Amino acid sequence: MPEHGDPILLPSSGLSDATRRAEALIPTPYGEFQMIAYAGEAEDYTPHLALVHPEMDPASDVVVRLHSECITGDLFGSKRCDCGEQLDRALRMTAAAKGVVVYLRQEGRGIGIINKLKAYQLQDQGMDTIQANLHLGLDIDARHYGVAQGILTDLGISRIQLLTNNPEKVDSFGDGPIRVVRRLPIIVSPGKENRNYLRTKQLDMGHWLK
Ligand SMILES: Nc1nc2c(ncn2[C@@H]2O[C@H](COP(=O)(O)OP(=O)(O)OP(=O)(O)O)[C@@H](O)[C@H]2O)c(=O)[nH]1
Ligand SMILES: [Zn+2]
Repeated sequence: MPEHGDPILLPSSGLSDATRRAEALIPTPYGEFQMIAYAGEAEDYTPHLALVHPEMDPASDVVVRLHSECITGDLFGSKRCDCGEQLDRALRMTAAAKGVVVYLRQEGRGIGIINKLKAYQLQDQGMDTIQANLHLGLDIDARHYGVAQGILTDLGISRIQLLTNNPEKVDSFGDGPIRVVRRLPIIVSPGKENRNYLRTKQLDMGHWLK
């Protein structure tokens, strides 16, 4: 089990002074996870969260999910996207494999919930998820994953099996301290509400989806 460490430096994250701020054991329907909150000293409301299986072995090829916040899908079960189902599957898989879910506070691919709701409104008028962000003058994807690498390093992890369909998440590890030894797909079957969203991810964002 990781121990409460000294302040750590997290590279290129927007949270350069993020530290372990608090942690506790959380019993969930999937099993127990140690929840560790990482944030800068002045940040109390949106810490990144690591959910670590109590028997996670940092010397193994740890099964890891980097999950970006989606309050609509993760919390309220919105069917506009695949996030809620992916989180459910990720928690199930990491519970079984003694792995880690890193819950990154990058709502709406980093544009925040207010902008995401505005983007949804534009999507209801016919735009796709990319066009809507651009129409609002925002990045298609404003996420950075340096903070996730810092968190995994803090947990003593150096080799991971990454649960994702997103090539950018794999590429973000580059030549850094964490090696992605395997990619594990995490594919949700499309429904009528998220079909277009998934098609844009596949065709325009290069996600590995069938
Ligand atoms: N801007 C915007 N963000 C969205 C939309 N739908 C979902 N999101 C956000 O997209 C992000 C999805 O994150 P993840 O599930 O971690 O990652 P991913 O890029 O889909 O890649 P995977 O690892 O393959 O799941 C979340 O932050 C959602 O809030 C949308 O229509 N517009
Ligand atoms: Zn979502």
